[in-house]
Amino acid sequence: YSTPPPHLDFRAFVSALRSDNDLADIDAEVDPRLEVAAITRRAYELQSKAPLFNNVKGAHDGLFRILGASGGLSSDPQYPYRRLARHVGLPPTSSLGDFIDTMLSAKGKEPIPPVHVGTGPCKEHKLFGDNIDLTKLPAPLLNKADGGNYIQTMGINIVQHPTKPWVNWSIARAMVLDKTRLVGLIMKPQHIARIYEQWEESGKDMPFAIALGAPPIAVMVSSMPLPEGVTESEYVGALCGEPLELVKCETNDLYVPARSEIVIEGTLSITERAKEGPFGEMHGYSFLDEESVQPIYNVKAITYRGGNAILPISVPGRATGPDETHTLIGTLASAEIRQLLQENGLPVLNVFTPYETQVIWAAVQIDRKKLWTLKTNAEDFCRRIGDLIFRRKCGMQIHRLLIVGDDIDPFNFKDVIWSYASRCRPGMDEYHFEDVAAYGLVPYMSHGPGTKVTGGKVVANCLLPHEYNQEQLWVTCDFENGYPEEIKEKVLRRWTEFGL
Ligand SMILES: Cc1cc2c3c(c1C)C(C)(C)C[C@H]1C[C@@H](c4ccccc4)[C@]4(C(=O)NC(=O)N=C4N2C[C@H](O)[C@H](O)[C@H](O)COP(=O)(O)O)N31
Ligand SMILES: [K+]
Ligand SMILES: [Mn+2]
Repeated sequence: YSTPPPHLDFRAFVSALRSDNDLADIDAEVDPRLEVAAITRRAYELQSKAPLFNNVKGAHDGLFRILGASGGLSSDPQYPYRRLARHVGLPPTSSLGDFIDTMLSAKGKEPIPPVHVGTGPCKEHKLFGDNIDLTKLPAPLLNKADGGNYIQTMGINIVQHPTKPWVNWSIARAMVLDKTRLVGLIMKPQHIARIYEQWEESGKDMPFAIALGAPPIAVMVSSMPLPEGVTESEYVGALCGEPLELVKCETNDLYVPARSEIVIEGTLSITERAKEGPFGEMHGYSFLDEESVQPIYNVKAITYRGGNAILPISVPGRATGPDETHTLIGTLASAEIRQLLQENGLPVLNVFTPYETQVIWAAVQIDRKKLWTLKTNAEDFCRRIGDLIFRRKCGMQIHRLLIVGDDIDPFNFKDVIWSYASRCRPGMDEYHFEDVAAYGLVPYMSHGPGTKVTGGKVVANCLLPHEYNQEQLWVTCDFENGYPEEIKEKVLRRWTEFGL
């Protein structure tokens, strides 16, 4: 059969990175205990090629190779987003704006349900019963403070609502507990937690599947906070214009992408729990006193692709070079926030969570001419935006919104911080929200001075009062805006002649 495109087949995605010269094949033996993760973390921070560890110490019977930084910024300084573009079939020259536009392009389109096929690459090898020993797999230790080996950081957690036709795909971390069990974070208001609660009420353990090395576009949609009740695989179909091919699990009625590298399936217990974490998380901290007790995943089968299956991993941390918890979670929450604001008639051009703010802030770019027609003011406008975003799940992990004008590029942090620093008056231009759900993993919430699960949110108005009803009363003093076109053209034409 012909090889599918990179966004539909993880192995083709890896080959595409290799042909993009954006992959490093590491054939030397590397230790999954910290060494793999340290190399991956440094690869994010230096924006180097994605490391493919072809010779992981302790790998056996085709389990497994490891790919780090699948969603990191690419090593090509001119096109840093080409690795993200490869996930969704966009040209390598695409911008973050193109990526967000693409992820929203299926909104309003008819969902395209997946098709069920008899078998696929993920069925080439199967382990059951005593052949399952998770402690014998080279599951990586990602940070010296981690409480376990996190085998699940880039797979798709597949769960189905017990009574409604809703199959949710998301990414939720899980670490190896013992021979046949994992333990992982199940955190409200995430959909996996909402659906888990329904199983608790039904009194039955929740069937699960974790599809690792799944089609890259499916990983993207799994990381996207689509509305409650939306079956992610149908949104993937609408994005691609064709149904995704799924195969049935061996031990339950869930379906997984046929082309996945590794599938772990079983039931998530509604009674058994265990200590989970600490885990080096997306804000760059691993709190040593993290007392997370989470549900236990009982593993009933592992199936995997031949040719040495590849386990993708994410090593979250400081976004000095962003990792997938910034490039996926931040960017895809930005997409849903933009969608929500535009659907509610707000004059929003784009939204983005700057990596320099560890994707805890989001810049909301306003079309100022349209803003004038609302005949509004900073307080009403900012409160309206805060009420919309901070009371919805897609805004859960954002604690500061910056309302900026269309002269500001939300994807350029220097623009964003210039407008925040110079136009947002302390004590008058920030509107606080203490009665909204907080993102509990943000350090000033989990280990801060105040409440832990509510509040700590703010909307910062970065527009001067007159921008709400007229043209800006200033000339911006930079090369782009401070000089007439003919001067700029002359300067650019003679730049090399000046030897500058
Ligand atoms: C891309 C990505 C997303 C992640 C995560 C990770 C990576 C790489 C790792 C590395 C494992 C770190 C933790 C970080 C951790 C986390 C927890 C809460 C909020 C944000 C992150 C969590 C997680 O462990 N639990 C959780 O519930 N959601 C996570 N998301 C966000 C969700 O995938 C995202 O929110 C989706 O939209 C969910 O789908 P849904 O809308 O519910 O259908 N992980
Ligand atoms: K999702
Ligand atoms: Mn969902």
